[in-house]
Amino acid sequence: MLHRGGSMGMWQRFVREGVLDEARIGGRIAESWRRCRREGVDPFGGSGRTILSRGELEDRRMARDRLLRAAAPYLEDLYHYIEDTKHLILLIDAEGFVLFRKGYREVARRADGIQFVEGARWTESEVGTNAIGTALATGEPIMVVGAEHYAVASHPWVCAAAPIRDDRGNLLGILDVSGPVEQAHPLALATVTTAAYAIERQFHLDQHRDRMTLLHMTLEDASFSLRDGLTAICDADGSLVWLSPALRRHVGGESVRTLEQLQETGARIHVERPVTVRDSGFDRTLGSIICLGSPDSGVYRVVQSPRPGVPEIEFPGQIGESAAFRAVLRQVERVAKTDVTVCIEGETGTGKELVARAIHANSARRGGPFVAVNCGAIPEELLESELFGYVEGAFTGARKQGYKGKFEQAHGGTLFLDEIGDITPAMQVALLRVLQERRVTPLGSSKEVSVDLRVIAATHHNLREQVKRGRLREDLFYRLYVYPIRVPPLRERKQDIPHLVRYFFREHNNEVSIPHWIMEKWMQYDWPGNVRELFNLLERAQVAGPGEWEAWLPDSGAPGPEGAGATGDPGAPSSGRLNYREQIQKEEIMRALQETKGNVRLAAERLHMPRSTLYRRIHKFGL
Ligand SMILES: Nc1ncnc2c1ncn2[C@@H]1O[C@H](COP(=O)(O)OP(=O)(O)OP(=O)(O)O)[C@@H](O)[C@H]1O
Repeated sequence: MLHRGGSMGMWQRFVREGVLDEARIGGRIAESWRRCRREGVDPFGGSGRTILSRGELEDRRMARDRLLRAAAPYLEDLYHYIEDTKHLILLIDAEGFVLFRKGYREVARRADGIQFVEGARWTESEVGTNAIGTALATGEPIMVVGAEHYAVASHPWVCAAAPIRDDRGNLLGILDVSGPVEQAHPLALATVTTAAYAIERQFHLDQHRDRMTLLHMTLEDASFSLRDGLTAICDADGSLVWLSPALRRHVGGESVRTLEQLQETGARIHVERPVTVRDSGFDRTLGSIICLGSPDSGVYRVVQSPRPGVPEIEFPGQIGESAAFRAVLRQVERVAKTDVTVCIEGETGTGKELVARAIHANSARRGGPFVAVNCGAIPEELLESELFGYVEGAFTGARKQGYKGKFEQAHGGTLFLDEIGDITPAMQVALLRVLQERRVTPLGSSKEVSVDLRVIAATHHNLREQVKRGRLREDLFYRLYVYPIRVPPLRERKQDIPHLVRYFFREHNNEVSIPHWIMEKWMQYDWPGNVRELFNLLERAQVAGPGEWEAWLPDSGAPGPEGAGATGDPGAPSSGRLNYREQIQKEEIMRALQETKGNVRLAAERLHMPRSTLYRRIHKFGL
């Protein structure tokens, strides 16, 4: 038991009168109290105020993946070591956000009470003097006991924290052990400092290994222009791993070890290409190839070497490097192991169907069918028979042998209900029944059929809003919204654009060197039609070919060279021979154009499709 800490009396005096007995309190604590007072921290508060949402926390963890991986075994060890001491172990990032918390359940409950939770920001300015915040502010290990904390919410606590740094001395985060003040132990600070040091060593080793992998992969796989040009390889932390001989000469033998130092020499960096490795299913950026000189001076073949080890997810598309999309795949990985209903939200063209397919392909139902239904594209009067099927003679015009509805077709597999936000009230009732009872009655039949399937729904609407507006039944919402996944729009993950472009050309067995200025334009553009719009543009631009760069620019408002056959609709029939789906598309477009008095921009918005697609379809249907 440790007897230390500012007495309540001293704290009260400081809070009321600003008077401090320097002889009775540690210098660091005294400085911290003054900082808190200057910053107007509420001494009578102290609960966590800034707390990240689940998604934000996931993104943050993903961005600090290397720290978490280096720390994981030590956190586990430390946990076993202190398991009986009624403490919590926490890992905090350099901005003060709690990334990880584990420990004694009763103490965790008390921590919850003051919002000392994963995702909370635990800095001095948020919650007053505390070991984490003060270690962040001073960069030194520290222990804070009882009333040494500046805010009352932490007075019942003791905490010891130590910083973790990278091999250049930059702060990566803080390791902390916290518990009830009665459990204070003099060795806590030594323990936490030793563990932080061990994590630091592990982090340095990983950093070194990644640099070596990066160097090896890049030099082995990049074209030789890399060696001849003004080029360098830099790791994800901005350290230069390799400089070409020409670049070495260019900087005049100055010792440049970081990207910033290189920039300080006056060199302008024109091209940055990420180098990624596949690591347990996710593309991880190890660093970039950077190139100085003319933007078009070199095109490098950048590799995506599969690392040994089987990826846990095989996603039927391009993963990219954004934390936002990887977070989606983490959710896919998690939910694929279960049979719960999934609701995928996202703008048109973001890849919702691909995500649904990935869930199916990674689930126990992968051997069964994946049946997709676009609820928005089937006319109301046909949706029921499409979904439920019918028996012979159910209605005039019914097929002779009857029709097995989508529910039955998906038996044993997954039913993907796209555009679920667009179904009619009558269909909502029918769907609710099936979801509850897992039985369907085909039209014209009196016999119920059991169906064993997983439902994945998708929508570009905000379903909660649809409920509020009375367009979606609340009971159906709760049936569908069991596990929501939001697929982010492309503008929120622009770093994926180069990867998607590469993917597109790989799929088309084509290799086009994109000039830097075109890539810049793509990065500046907002892509309202998301990945679909990007792929449509590439499809169109491929026809124009390299050199005709105007055709490679995003939607200029002009229809461009988009004819049937040159777009994503190979073999599209002329307007005279339309199939059922196309007939519906045509009618929807005509209606939207009539309602908007021929305004293509408004009609495209109403139809939730990129303007370029609408132009293409207008052309195709001869409207
Ligand atoms: N990550 C990705 N990798 C490869 N292709 C992708 C990716 N994301 C989307 N696409 C492509 O973009 C197009 C649109 O994707 P998809 O149909 O899955 O989107 P969606 O969100 O379901 O669209 P909508 O809401 O309009 O139905 C498809 O051609 C798909 O293959």
